[in-house]
Amino acid sequence: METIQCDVAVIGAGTAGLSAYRAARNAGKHVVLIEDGPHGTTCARVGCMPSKLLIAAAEAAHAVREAPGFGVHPGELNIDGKAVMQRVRSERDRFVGFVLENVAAMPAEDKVHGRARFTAPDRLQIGANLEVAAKAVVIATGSSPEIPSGWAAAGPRVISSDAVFEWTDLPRSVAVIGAGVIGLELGQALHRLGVRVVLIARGDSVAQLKDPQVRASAAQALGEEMDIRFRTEVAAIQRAGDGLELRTRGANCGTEERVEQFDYVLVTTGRTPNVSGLGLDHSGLALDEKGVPKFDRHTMQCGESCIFIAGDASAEIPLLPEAADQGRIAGANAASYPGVKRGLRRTPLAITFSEPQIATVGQGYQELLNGREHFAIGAVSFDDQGRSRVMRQNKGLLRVYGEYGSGRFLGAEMVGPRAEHIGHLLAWAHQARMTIDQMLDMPFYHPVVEEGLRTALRDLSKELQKPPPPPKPVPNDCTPGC
Ligand SMILES: Cc1cc2nc3c(=O)[nH]c(=O)nc-3n(C[C@H](O)[C@H](O)[C@H](O)COP(=O)(O)OP(=O)(O)OC[C@H]3O[C@@H](n4cnc5c(N)ncnc54)[C@H](O)[C@@H]3O)c2cc1C
Ligand SMILES: NC(=O)c1ccc[n+]([C@@H]2O[C@H](COP(=O)([O-])OP(=O)(O)OC[C@H]3O[C@@H](n4cnc5c(N)ncnc54)[C@H](O)[C@@H]3O)[C@@H](O)[C@H]2O)c1
Repeated sequence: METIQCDVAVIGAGTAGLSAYRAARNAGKHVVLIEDGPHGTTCARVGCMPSKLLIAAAEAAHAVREAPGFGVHPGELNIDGKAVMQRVRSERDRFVGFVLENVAAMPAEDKVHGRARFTAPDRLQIGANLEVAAKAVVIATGSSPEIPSGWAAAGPRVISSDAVFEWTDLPRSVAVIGAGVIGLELGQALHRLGVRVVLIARGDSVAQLKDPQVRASAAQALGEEMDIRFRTEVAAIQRAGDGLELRTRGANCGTEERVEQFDYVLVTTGRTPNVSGLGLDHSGLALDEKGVPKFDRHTMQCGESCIFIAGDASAEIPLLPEAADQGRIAGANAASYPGVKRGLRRTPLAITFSEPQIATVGQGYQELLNGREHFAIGAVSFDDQGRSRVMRQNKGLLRVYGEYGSGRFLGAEMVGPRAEHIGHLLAWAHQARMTIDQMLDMPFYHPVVEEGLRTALRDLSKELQKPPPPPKPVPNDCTPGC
């Protein structure tokens, strides 16, 4: 058995792991980066980048279809599925190539290939003949798509998003199960690229939205374009010739089943943190109900131990910018362990690249309700917003939340045009702890979609002048059965 001694061991060379590696190395420590799979990161290989490449092709097709609405007639739309997928894969490979170049430039003695598992809080086993003894460890093992075993039994055409980016051509039909962020982004993109798509949503939820009014607006706008079936359950998936037979049941249809054939069923029902095979029972850590070590979100330290966690493995906010921030904090604190410092956690910002786009900023509607805070709401519909109408993108709703008394901006949920940019403006205002009046003092050009934001802020400012509603009744714990 060979033993490598180091200051910090990082498990996983994704965005979070690479960020942790750099932070610990910048602190002058000997860091070992352990990776089990191919290098390149989830983001570049099967995540952010290839999905946005597919969406970019879909937007091009959509623009051609929409052109006649402006009096522009580009002729018959011809989508070359092979060329679409070729560009997705070759540009994806380019992004992966940059990561590979960075990894190749690291000193060879810093890199270990293999699957790590804890044998003690400060000791990792990699394969049969190697162990790493470290003063501190960062868990940055990412997450994986999950396909329920009953569905997977129908064969290899029941796929996760990973498989989409290996296609060499576009299929004729895909059923997408789950209207979360991945289902919506990939489902709409495939639909726009001429694939027959049905999106099955178990409930009413749309991407990360929690505000019922914004959610309803998103459901309407997206449902006008594509076949989204809300409150629909999957009853069964079976092989049927070269494809699949999908049986679904709508909530209001009793036991009646709808039976349809598809080339693929794409399962986008969520991702699971990669922590189950880590031997956490030897780590001495307290785990939450998902089996993820409990940690402090400001230091990324697990309890008082020498173990830190970062990225999707933490199951906190599975987004790339969060993985990078968490990795940086975890790496720096692992390097200085037992001394740890609170790192910068930014205002929450999440964007879904559907059209209309979806953005959530700061405290969401449900979080504010749960917190029993006194908050006022301002809103704007984009249906008649000037610039949005000019672009024929006049759909959606923005709701902004503000605090009575302080007038502080608390958060927002939005579906509408340019939400990725409005989301950033709002996130910056939130992190700067601005009030609604301070935000209204900022410049707004004309004619821009941001004028819609100003309307929502003015509406919120007026609401904040009114007396706050009476406090919500506190549930009476003395009620029998409580
Ligand atoms: C389709 C899709 C689209 C997305 N789009 C966006 C987007 O537009 N914007 C955004 O912000 N986020 C997006 N995300 C989310 C984003 O990709 C992730 O949040 C981010 O990549 C997570 O990084 P990570 O470092 O935690 O994990 P990863 O990059 O997955 O790295 C984890 C690494 O750990 C390795 N590993 C696991 N277990 C072990 C072990 N025991 N031993 C050794 N190595 C191990 C794995 O092989 C892997 O390389 C998307 C995700 C998907 C799937
Ligand atoms: N643009 C982005 O930033 C981006 C893009 C893609 C992914 N991501 C990240 O990846 C994470 C994972 O994405 P995801 O879409 O897999 O998960 P998700 O949690 O966003 O959505 C899963 C959806 O599947 C539904 N669902 C669960 N079980 C179901 C069932 N049996 N039948 C029908 N529906 C079911 C859930 O209700 C939910 O709406 C996201 O939370 C996000 O953080 C981000």
